[in-house]
Amino acid sequence: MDNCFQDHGNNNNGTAVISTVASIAASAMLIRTIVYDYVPHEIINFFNLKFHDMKRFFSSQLTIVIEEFKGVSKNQVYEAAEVYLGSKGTLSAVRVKASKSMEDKNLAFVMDKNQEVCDDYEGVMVRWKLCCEYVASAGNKEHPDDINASLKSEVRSYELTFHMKHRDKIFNSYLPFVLERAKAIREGNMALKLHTIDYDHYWVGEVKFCHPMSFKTLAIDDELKKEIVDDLEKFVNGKEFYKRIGKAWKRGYLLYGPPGTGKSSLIAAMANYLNYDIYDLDLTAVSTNKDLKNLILGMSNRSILVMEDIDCTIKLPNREEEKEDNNNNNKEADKSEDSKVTLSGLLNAIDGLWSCCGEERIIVLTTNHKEKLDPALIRAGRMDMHIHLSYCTFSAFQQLAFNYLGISQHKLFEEIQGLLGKVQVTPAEISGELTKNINSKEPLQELVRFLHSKDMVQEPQEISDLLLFAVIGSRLQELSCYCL
Ligand SMILES: Nc1ncnc2c1ncn2[C@@H]1O[C@H](COP(=O)(O)OP(=O)(O)OP(=O)(O)O)[C@@H](O)[C@H]1O
Ligand SMILES: [Mg+2]
Repeated sequence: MDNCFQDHGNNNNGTAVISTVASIAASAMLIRTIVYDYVPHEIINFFNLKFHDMKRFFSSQLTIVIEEFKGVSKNQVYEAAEVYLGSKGTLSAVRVKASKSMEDKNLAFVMDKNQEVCDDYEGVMVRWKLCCEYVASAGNKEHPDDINASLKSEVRSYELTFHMKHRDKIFNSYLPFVLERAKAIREGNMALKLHTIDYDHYWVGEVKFCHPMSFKTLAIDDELKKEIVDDLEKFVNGKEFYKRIGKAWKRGYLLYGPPGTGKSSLIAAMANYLNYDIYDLDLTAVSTNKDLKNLILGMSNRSILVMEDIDCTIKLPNREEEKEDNNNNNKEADKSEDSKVTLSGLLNAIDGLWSCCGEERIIVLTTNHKEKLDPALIRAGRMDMHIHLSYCTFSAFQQLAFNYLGISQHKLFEEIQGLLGKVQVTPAEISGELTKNINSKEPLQELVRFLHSKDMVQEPQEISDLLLFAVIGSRLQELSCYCL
């Protein structure tokens, strides 16, 4: 009985509390309506402002609001935050949106509305929130709550909240970092492009560059491969270093070696590794130094300028000849300076002052005949690394066997290793053979046969060389006898 009474008493108390809360809420609503209806807006705004000031006085947090639009154009900070947080959001937000266009290489993620993501920047914790508000569009003032009426009435902004004491760090360091990271993410996600020049000497095409060669599949000696990759890594991470030593942030590579040893393949692997666009410059299509200068100025950062077969694309008068020209007839020389691409023009293009207008640029020259090039063109500082790509070694062959046949070991490897020590064969030839015999039962046996046949062709050459030496030797002996 007692319990029964007690329960009854509890129920009564509960009901009383609920009705009190309800009446307080109703009164508050009533007061709010009266205030908003009868008190002038200026006075309400004044008190709102004072209230916010008080809140700020007692709060240790600071919030930056980054709106989607700045006037009619998109706010770049908002766009950068969207990209940057997309990559973070996949880790910590509960809802993210995924998208991919035809041009994108990877999926792109964007935080969904009203989601929060925390970020740790050098030990400083910040909180990002994507806020969405629906405001009545011009033609929809009467039904401000009807959110389906127009999608344009959605107003988005990011709120970035952090402790006040980190204010300077966030403004001066974190936000610029977000902008830069977003740029790198965007560039990394975009498909690479191959730029070529048209008849008017402008970069055109922007053809999608989708060469599948990578450092994984490139068949060159492991040590050389590692050296190249390390050099590229040092270069891309060297922004501060280049600034400190006062050098333009660019690097030149000279690739030389016989045809079919992988010079163009290495360029493709570099572009894919760095995510850089390629600017393929055919010097025969450029008529003047001025055009060359404009083309270089028209390149974007984070790109590779390629000049293939530099020794034969154009007959570059060397600097001595140029000087002679100048001495003979200064005026004529000045005119010719403007009317054709000269070696000095090219050297200026590579490291003259105006080539420093961009950053993070790589220049690659390729040639089959390094000895034909003017030393000024390939000196240290212009072509920082000279890479010799030569005939197929056994380790390069192993890579090709893995690429084409998916094997890392075989009973014929030993014989092939011996043959590769004797025969000059290019990776292109080996690739050709393996492609040809890919469906045969014994593709490596076919390759061994091919290498033997090459050995037979190359041996007579060596024999004829020996015979020549023997003939010269016996003639010399005859001559010495004659003299005596
Ligand atoms: N080192 C290599 N690794 C993998 N494949 C290679 C290599 N070298 C050549 N190949 C194969 O041979 C083909 C031709 O090679 P590539 O065009 O890179 O040679 P190259 O040195 O640029 O020749 P060229 O001097 O004639 O321009 C490539 O498409 C590739 O299939
Ligand atoms: Mg090539």
